[in-house]
Amino acid sequence: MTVDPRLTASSDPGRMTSSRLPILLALVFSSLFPVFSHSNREMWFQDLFPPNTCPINAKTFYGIMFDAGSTGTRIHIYTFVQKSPEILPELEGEIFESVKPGLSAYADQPEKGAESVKRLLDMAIDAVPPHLWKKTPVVLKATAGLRLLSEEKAQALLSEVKEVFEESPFLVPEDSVSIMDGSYEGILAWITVNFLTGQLAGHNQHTTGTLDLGGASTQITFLPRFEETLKESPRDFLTSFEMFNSTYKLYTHSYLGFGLKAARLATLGALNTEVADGQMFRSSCLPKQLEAEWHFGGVKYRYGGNKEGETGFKPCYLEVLKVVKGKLHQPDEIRGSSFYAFSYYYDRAADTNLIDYEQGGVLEVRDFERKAKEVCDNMERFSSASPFLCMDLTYITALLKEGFGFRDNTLLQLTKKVNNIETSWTLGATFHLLQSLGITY
Ligand SMILES: Nc1ncnc2c1ncn2[C@@H]1O[C@H](COP(=O)(O)OP(=O)(O)O)[C@@H](O)[C@H]1O
Ligand SMILES: [Ca+2]
Repeated sequence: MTVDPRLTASSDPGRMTSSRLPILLALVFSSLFPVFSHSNREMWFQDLFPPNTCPINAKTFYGIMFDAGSTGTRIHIYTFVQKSPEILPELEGEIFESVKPGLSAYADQPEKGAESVKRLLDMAIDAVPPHLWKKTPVVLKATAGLRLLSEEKAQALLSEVKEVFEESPFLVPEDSVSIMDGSYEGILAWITVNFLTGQLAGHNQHTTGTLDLGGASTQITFLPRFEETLKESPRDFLTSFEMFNSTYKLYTHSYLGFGLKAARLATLGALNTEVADGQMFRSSCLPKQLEAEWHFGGVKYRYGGNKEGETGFKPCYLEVLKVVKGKLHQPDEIRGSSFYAFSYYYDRAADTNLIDYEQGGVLEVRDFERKAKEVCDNMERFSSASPFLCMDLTYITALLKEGFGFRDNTLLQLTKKVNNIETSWTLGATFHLLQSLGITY
């Protein structure tokens, strides 16, 4: 796999999951980590254990990945188990925790931002046995929140985090704290999902495309089946990497400023503008009488409903349309395919009972539109929910239909976990991290 070494990690607080995916992961590892190939096995092995001291009992290894997202920081502590030297390792489980807000909210207090990372890292101190601390790599990858900050503020945050890492007992690789390139966010999430669903293990692959809707950016990634898609796509939307002795040419793009929260600001006309003191941003997507304040990316915004004017789905859709229409590339072949969708696609579908919060579910694009109409045309009925619910659902509808060009009946598989592992780019990033360090557990 030729993935850039800039990839990093994620975090979120509070629960432990555990699952075994031995066959699949054995395959995954064998192709991700060429050191496992037969001819290299001896070398790999000697690095870890001196001759004649190979363990008879199972060995456990860890990888720590932080996801510094725009709305929160999350830690994923992955556990890998190797039962015997001859058998490839298994992904045993994941410990996952998160804190809010994200690092970008500490743009002017980088030390406080780093403190939030430290609190999560302390969990890893409890989770990883002391004798393995030094062999356990810790990495943080920041996404769109930091991409939107000035270089100076982003760097100040990253260097404070690096200090926290250096003071920890874990293995701190070079470039362990960085801003991840958006295209890797898409690729790594695609790797995670298609690994976990077993689609990369055999030759009859039916890989699934992935849609991630973050706070500040959104990604679309799929494996094109048609020559036209390769020909018609902008060159920087296509990335090659090798896996399972195959070269995958993926279509992937990260749209900065098109995450759900950035889209709220864009709809309000407040994205990338100097906000004057006391300035009020109004929208037909908000409850008429609403007037409130909102903090995002370290900036305070005042927003409210159209007191005198129109509200409801129709005017709201027109407002939102201005944000997406003509701004995204529309590959023809995705119109009829089904996609895995997560992050805010999942959260908003669960908030409005389109899917079960724990189980997820399958939806059609038109289900989001139906729900958007229901919420926007009856805002008083949904007044206990977020005031942005109408705007969010309308944006998701417009993004899918007018942005990416999906059909009304395109199927979306909304999933938080597969086999009890979070469907996050962090697992793909951890595979890459272990590979790049030559830690081939
Ligand atoms: N590990 C995770 N598992 C499930 N949902 C996640 C995870 N990480 C982020 N999310 C979801 O991502 C969305 C927020 O995106 P975020 O990552 O903060 O922004 P961005 O990707 O734009 O930096 C929310 O819907 C949140 O629930
Ligand atoms: Ca994210």
